[in-house]
Amino acid sequence: MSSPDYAQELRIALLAVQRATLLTKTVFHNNAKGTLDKADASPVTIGDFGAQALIISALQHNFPNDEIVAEEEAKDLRENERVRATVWELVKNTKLSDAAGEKELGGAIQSPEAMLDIIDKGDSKGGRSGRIWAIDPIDGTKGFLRGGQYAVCLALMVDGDVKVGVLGCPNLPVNDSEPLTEDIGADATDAEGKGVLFSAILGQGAASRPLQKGALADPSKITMKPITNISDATFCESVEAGHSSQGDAAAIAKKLGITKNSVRMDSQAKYGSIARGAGDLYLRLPTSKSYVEKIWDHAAGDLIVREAGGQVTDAENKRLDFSQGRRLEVNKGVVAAPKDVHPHVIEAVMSVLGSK
Ligand SMILES: Nc1ncnc2c1ncn2[C@@H]1O[C@H](COP(=O)(O)OS(=O)(=O)O)[C@@H](OP(=O)(O)O)[C@H]1O
Ligand SMILES: [Mg+2]
Ligand SMILES: [Mg+2]
Ligand SMILES: [Mg+2]
Repeated sequence: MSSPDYAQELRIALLAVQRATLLTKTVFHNNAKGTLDKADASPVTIGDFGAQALIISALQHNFPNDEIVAEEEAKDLRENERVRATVWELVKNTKLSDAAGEKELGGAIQSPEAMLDIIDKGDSKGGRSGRIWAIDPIDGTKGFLRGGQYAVCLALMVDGDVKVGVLGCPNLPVNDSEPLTEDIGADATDAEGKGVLFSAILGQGAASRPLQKGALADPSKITMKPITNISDATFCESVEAGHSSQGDAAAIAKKLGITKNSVRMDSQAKYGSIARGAGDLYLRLPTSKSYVEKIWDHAAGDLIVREAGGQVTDAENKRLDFSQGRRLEVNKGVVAAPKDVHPHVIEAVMSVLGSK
């Protein structure tokens, strides 16, 4: 099934992300997060596995012919009965409170074995042709573990171009005009309500709405904040120093005359925050290690920021190219800013990185 205006794709993506965030919230508010170390030494939790299972199940029900690129695989769950059982409990018990919405997503997964097979359906190689969904079931798993920001991320690419993007950010304020903070605040989060869903369709603008337990809330249009003086800008960057060169970001900020401290937050919550004008710039500068970014870490955020009036490129001013497979093979870093100031920011980025 498909629609030329992507309205149905957006609706299913919003409901699927909303349902998956309910599962992640349950885990976030539990002490035991069932953390395992992956082969690359990064963490994965029962929340990541469970959210991926629920999202893929919803996509398969609605768009059975589409391909899926998802971050996680079921291998570790197949080998660990205890963790598998915990994920299954979560998946089995997570439902939208709205019966019609739950039905639209295809309802419950039938068995633990079916759940493992569903998780492994996210193994597409990606690429430049056809309809491919990109899923990051929990982006910012380290933030999720330390009680910070995280995001449930879903995007649809068609022939390598992102058409639909959704970000569920359970620990960001619902209010688009609330100022950015690094701490999520004692009352910013709960196991059910709160949090925000960002979304965009290519050519149709970007929106936010409160995350709910059941039916979708009404959307509000979001736009980036106009910047009259770049030195007043607030920039967002990663928490993990290994993910982005914070020394380079500081030098670039200095060059732009920015004196405010950066706001460090995990996950694509950074893209959502600048898209609604709570921050202005997102700098993710290549580190010395030869890390290649993954498409699921950027696809939804890239579209949401561009549809809110921004420009997103890499550090060499190239648009992010999602047609290269599971990774952004031809890009280095990310520079996101309102469209009119982006050239100015890139100039500073190139001057600082070029002089190294
Ligand atoms: N070395 C290195 N360099 C750059 N990026 C890396 C690196 N290692 C991991 N990752 C990816 O970073 C994703 C989280 O990005 P964040 O911006 O949230 O980072 S941070 O936690 O705020 O520092 C994180 O996404 P999740 O695994 O979904 O959490 C990783 O895909
Ligand atoms: Mg990620
Ligand atoms: Mg992840
Ligand atoms: Mg990860």
